[in-house]
Amino acid sequence: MTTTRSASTLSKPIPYIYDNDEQLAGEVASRLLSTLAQAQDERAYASLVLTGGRTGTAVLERLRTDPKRDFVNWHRVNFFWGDERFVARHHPDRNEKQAREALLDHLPVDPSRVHVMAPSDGGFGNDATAVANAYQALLCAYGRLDRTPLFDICLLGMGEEGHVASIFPDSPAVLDEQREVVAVYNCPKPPSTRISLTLSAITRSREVWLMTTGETKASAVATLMEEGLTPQQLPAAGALGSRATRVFLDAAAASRLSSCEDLSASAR
Ligand SMILES: O=C1O[C@H](COP(=O)(O)O)[C@@H](O)[C@H](O)[C@H]1O
Repeated sequence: MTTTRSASTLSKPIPYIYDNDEQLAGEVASRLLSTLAQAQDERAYASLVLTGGRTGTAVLERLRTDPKRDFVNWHRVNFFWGDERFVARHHPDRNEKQAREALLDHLPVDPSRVHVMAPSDGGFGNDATAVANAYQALLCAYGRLDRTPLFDICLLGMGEEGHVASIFPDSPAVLDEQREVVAVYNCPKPPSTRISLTLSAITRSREVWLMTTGETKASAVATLMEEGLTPQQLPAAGALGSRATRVFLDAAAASRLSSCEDLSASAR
């Protein structure tokens, strides 16, 4: 359908460093509300890609209780997922379940604008490739003839080895420039089958927000920000937005950045 945008037309990652994960969650939630409200001012509807994982879910929880939450018309937000663990609908690992419990169940969203990747006990049964194909078709229809950017904001977490969504280093998915959505098999992190946006789809975002916390992520963060690896080596390196790429870190995740102290000013 499309190919990954050249890195030269995309925005370089800007780090934002917070004292701890709680501060990060509060600040990112607040910025998210402002950015969604601004998108609705400009285009009536906003589109947001949700992520699973600890940090992403903490941000969604903070968003729910932020006093600015009513600045956003939730009925006019299109929700998508960056990836999904291919498990049954009510399985606790499911990213959809976590996002619903943290946020969506508490907001006046339009259910027809909540675009989930089907579970393993859904309409496509245990066929992850069919689920990926259906989500690809959904994005294609939503994108109306290759509209770019497709998403206002794409939220992402990051794994210790630099995976984003369910795109793992040196996997077939990281090389896929033709599809927007893929089934990912034999993942190194359980569950082993997942559905994921590709880097081609992620780069169709105005803004990519990568959020990660904790000492275990510090090495991948330093590699991302300072070593210039390819997306094949470190998928997070290919997760760039057209207008901005923001990397939200707590002090522990930022602790191996060589210029950590100077950079913390960018969070103020
Ligand atoms: O499995 C996944 O992990 C990543 C990172 O999660 P975290 O708990 O380490 O923050 C997440 O971004 C992804 O959506 C999820 O499927």
